[in-house]
Amino acid sequence: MGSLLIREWTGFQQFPSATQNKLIELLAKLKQENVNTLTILVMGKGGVGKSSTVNSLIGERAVTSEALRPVMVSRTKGGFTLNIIDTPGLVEAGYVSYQALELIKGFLLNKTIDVLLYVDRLDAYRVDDLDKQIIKAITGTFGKQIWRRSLLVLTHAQLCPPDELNYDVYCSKRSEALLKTIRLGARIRKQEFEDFAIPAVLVENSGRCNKNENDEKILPNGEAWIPNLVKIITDVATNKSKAVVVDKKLIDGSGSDDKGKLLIPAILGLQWLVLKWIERAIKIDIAREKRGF
Ligand SMILES: Nc1nc2c(ncn2[C@@H]2O[C@H](COP(=O)(O)OP(=O)(O)OP(=O)(O)O)[C@@H](O)[C@H]2O)c(=O)[nH]1
Repeated sequence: MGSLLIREWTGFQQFPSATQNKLIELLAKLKQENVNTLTILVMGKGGVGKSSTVNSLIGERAVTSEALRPVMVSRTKGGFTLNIIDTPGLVEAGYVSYQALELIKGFLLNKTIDVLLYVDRLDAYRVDDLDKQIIKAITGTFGKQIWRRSLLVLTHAQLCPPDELNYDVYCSKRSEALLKTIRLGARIRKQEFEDFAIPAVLVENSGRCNKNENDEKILPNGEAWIPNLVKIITDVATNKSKAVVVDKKLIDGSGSDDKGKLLIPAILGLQWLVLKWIERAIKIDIAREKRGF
C-alpha cells in the first residue's frame, strides 16, 4: 500500500448541499460506531455501470471505464477514509473470467472488504445461468460471508418499464430474480438468506438523471439516490456481520470450498480401507486356489 495516494475528498463539494448534509450525518453515524475507514469492493459483469457508480459516489471522474485491472480510489474527509475498488468485468467471451477473479484476488491481498456492491442493470430483463456461475465464482473466492456484507446495485434506474408495468412492481421483480440467483449461486439456505436480506439499491448514473428542487439526482419514484445508496452502504457496514479479511489463507483456501477440503482426508482414508479390503480378498482367493478349491 506504499504507493497508495489518499487524496482529500474534494468531489464531496460537487454534491448539492442537501446531499452533502445527509452524507455528513451518515459519516458522523459511522464515526459513532468507530468506523473510520470503509473499503468498498465493486464487482459485476462488464458494462453494467461499475465505474460510473464509483464516480457518482466519489463525486468526480475518478476512474475510467474498461479498466483491465482493479483500481482503488481513496479519499479522506474529516478523519474518515473512503476506499472504493473498481474491478474489471467478470465475464469474458460468454464465460466467467477466472483470470479477472485472480487479478481481483491478488489485488485484495491483505485488504479488508467492508462492503461489496454487486452491480447489474435494472433494464436487463433476463437472469441466466451465467449470472449464477458468476455468483458461484465470487462465493468460491471470498466465501459465503461476503454476501452478508453486500448490496445489489441496479443501474440505469431511470427507465420506463416494458408492457406498461408499474415502476415499483418492475423493480421488485428484477431485484427478486437477481437475489434468488445470488441465493442459489451462493448455496445459501432460504431461511438464512431471508434473515440477512441483501438490500437492493437503485442507481441512475446518467447525466440526464432527473433532479429534485434541491438539485439532487432522483429516481422516477422521486427518491434522491446518492444519499440513499450511502445510507444502505453504512447500514451494511455496521450490520454486525464480519468484514471479509482477504489474507493468504482465504486466497489459498478459496472460501466456500473449505468444507470440501475437510472431507479430503476422510475420502483418502476410505480409499485406503477399500484398497486394503480388495488386497485381502485377493490374498484369500489365491490361498483358496492353492488349496485346490
Ligand atoms: N443511462 C445510464 N447509463 C449508464 C449508467 N451507468 C453506466 N452507464 C453507461 O453504461 C456504459 C458502461 O458503464 P461503465 O460504468 O463503464 O460500466 P462498467 O461496469 O464499469 O464497465 P467495464 O469497466 O467494462 O466492466 C457507459 O457508457 C456509461 O455511461 C446508468 O445508471 N444509466
